[in-house]
Amino acid sequence: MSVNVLEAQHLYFSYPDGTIVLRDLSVAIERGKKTAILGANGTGKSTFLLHLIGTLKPSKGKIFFNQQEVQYSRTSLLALRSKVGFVFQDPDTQLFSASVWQEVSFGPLNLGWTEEKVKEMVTKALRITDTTHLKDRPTHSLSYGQKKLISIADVLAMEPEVIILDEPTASLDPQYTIHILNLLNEINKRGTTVIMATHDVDMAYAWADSIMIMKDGIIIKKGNPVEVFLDDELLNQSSLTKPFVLDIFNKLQLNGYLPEGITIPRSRQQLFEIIGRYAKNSRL
Ligand SMILES: Nc1ncnc2c1ncn2[C@@H]1O[C@H](COP(=O)(O)OP(=O)(O)OP(=O)(O)O)[C@@H](O)[C@H]1O
Repeated sequence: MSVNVLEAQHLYFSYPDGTIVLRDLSVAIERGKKTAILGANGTGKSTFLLHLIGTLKPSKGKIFFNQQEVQYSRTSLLALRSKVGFVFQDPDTQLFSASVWQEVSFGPLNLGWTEEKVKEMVTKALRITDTTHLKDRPTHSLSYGQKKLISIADVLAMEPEVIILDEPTASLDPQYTIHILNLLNEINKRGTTVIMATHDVDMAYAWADSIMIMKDGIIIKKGNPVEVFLDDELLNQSSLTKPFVLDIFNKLQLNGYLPEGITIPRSRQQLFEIIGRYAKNSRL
């Protein structure tokens, strides 16, 4: 099986009002990885992600899922969306059923699964997202963070190969952010490819295996987080800042407090351990 689960080839897209968004965008997304897409407001991240689930159809160009070109008939799209789940930025765009249980059952029921299988998958999705206690609640009564978790449960209940999230941690408090990121890591460990658009450079740097930078409707860079975020010119032209951990590490190295050639930290904890190690040595 190919390493790429999704691929976009030469995508062009304009909205009906004439706004040109995608301009010859080509990129491949690797299976089993955690990919973060970053870029300035309005650069086309959401528009691109909506192409990956066939909600938007390119004016020109092709999308491939598991090497098969995406088709736009009702049945093909239903099949695609059972394999590639999408979590909208605003949960109110996604949730429409009266109760949480009904909401999470909707996707699996739509796929024609037996009542028994639907029950099993909904139970599992609520357990994984830690929301079983909310199953009888009306969706409209949930807090924003709870709605976000139910939006993820919605998608998980169909056991997708890929889960795409548009700014999953925007407007969440730090606890909920950690909860959602742990959940996404757990889902990824079970073999699901996770793709997200985000503005949070610190989170993306620590979380992702692969970073894609989008500018003016194309992906201008794809690479591992260290490689991407060490490129100051790229960050400048994409209106992005350097992640805190990498910035401090860089400055400590430039000022001679840390030697060259040591492993670059990805988290605050790793940075703390490096500083601790060299601070201790310098006292000797
Ligand atoms: N339905 C629409 N009709 C017309 N223009 C649209 C529509 N949706 C988005 N756009 C425009 O397309 C461009 C790209 O928007 P998009 O939401 O894809 O960017 P984004 O990178 O996700 O932005 P943000 O980070 O602010 O969410 C913007 O200029 C936006 O105004």
